[in-house]
Amino acid sequence: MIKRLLLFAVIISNISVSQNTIGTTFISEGVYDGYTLFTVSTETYLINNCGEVINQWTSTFPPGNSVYLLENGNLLRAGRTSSSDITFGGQGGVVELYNWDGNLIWQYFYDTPMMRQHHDVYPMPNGNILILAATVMSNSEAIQAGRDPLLLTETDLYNEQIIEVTPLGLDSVNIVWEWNIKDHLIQDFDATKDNFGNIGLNPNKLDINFLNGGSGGSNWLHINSIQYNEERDQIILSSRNLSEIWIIDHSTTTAEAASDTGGTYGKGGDLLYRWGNPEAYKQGTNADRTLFGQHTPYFIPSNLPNSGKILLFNNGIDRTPSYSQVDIISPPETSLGVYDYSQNTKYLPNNTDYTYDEFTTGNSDFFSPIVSSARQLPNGNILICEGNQGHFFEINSNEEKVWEYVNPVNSNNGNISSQGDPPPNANLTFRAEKYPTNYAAFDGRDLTPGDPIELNPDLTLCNSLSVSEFEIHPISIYPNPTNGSFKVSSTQNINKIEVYNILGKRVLVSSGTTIDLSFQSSGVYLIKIHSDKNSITKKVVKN
Ligand SMILES: O=[N+]([O-])c1ccc(OS(=O)(=O)O)cc1
Repeated sequence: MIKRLLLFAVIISNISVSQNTIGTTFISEGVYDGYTLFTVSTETYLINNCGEVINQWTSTFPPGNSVYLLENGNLLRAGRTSSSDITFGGQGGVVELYNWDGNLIWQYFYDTPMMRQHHDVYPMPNGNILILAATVMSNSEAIQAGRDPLLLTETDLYNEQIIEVTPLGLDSVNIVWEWNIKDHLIQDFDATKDNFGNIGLNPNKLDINFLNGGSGGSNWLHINSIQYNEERDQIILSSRNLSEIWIIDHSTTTAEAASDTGGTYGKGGDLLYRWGNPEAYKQGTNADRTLFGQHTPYFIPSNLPNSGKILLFNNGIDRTPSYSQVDIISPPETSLGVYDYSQNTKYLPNNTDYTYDEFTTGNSDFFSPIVSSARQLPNGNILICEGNQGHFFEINSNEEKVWEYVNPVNSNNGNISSQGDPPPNANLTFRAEKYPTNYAAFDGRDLTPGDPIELNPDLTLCNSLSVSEFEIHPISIYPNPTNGSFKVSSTQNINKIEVYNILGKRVLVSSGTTIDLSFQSSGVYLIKIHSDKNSITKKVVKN
């Protein structure tokens, strides 16, 4: 028995290649070859898969909240000013551009008592920048727009606004386009006020009295993301408080964006599509919700797997039990950007095309109530940022974790932990982005890795992985899960395959690459694959 346990321990130590507590805590063959970007405290880091710093930018502001590396090597980042106006989680106020060398080249404050950037910005293909902001409506304006006065519990109400700016000089802009949700409201509360109409028959407009169980505070919508899709010329927004995503037209003029006519899709700035909570437009109940405080919905770009579908991080707050998932959905389109909709119904689809969660596997650890992101990677992997815990991980198309990283920087005070220590007690990270090594921003740059972020780093296991497991790359196991047999293929010569059951007992050894498990019971098996030079352990599920 002891022998058996020892053998199992050896196998397990082969697959969990690192004892690290922070930084890169797991890495295996199949991790996407790219650089990960994230911002915490005043710093923005670009790291390789070993957690070594490739580049770093320093701002005077904490995140406010998103950050992007542009193709020209510049960094676009929102920062949080110390303003005491328009305050809620995700507040920002300043948008900055840094060059590759870390110099601040442009800084724009959208931060007055009446308006404040928050959460997201987005770099447009033409060099313009979309900025998400909350602007103040007085309670009397809100009542004139049809808000039930009993549903106003603070001194004002926030309109959500998107402006598109062309950066000018060092600190100014031309505002070239603008959209405001307050121009697209509906209400059935007071026929003497503006926007009176039938909510269920006007899903392109937002019911100003639907609070999704909220209390009527100023921050009733809490938009946390704006992502642009160039092919459709549309923007996807995410309302955390309503648990809805919305799509709007960006082809409009500012005047059309304030109306419900005009633009490529003929609806002005009205909602072209919405999904997540049909109760918001009286086409369902709370039981019909599919989203729970989601983040970062975006159209997967055309050159990637799942292109044209929407990927998002579905946080899973407001349901019992709480657990997060990553969803991919396909809004039905009659033509590109025109969403199929039948009057007096909810928007489709009913089901996701793909969902990753850990709840259905009996492990409900995967949960971030706030922030977070998921991004499709070119090789089929998905990079997930479980943001509340500063935990990033990459899954492959078999939903195996191929990389895990724990942000070692304290998001409250910027303190950096030492390798071996527990993760900082706060290491909240809004999003993680990953850029391919051939991304244009890296052309002609010095990409020599520096030290990892964490103090007292330990790269032993990452280094040993890069000379052992990567040598056998690429390796594939198909089908997995299997009903009986599966095939192992690799660019390297495979000379032996051993199969262990979950108790560490070797149940099979073969010199061939097709393995038959039909006489074995259902469950998880560990497959040790030997090449001339080394070996690698993989997991196979027998149904
Ligand atoms: O604490 N924050 O930094 C924070 C909190 C909430 C938040 O809003 S959310 O919609 O992204 O969860 C953003 C940032």
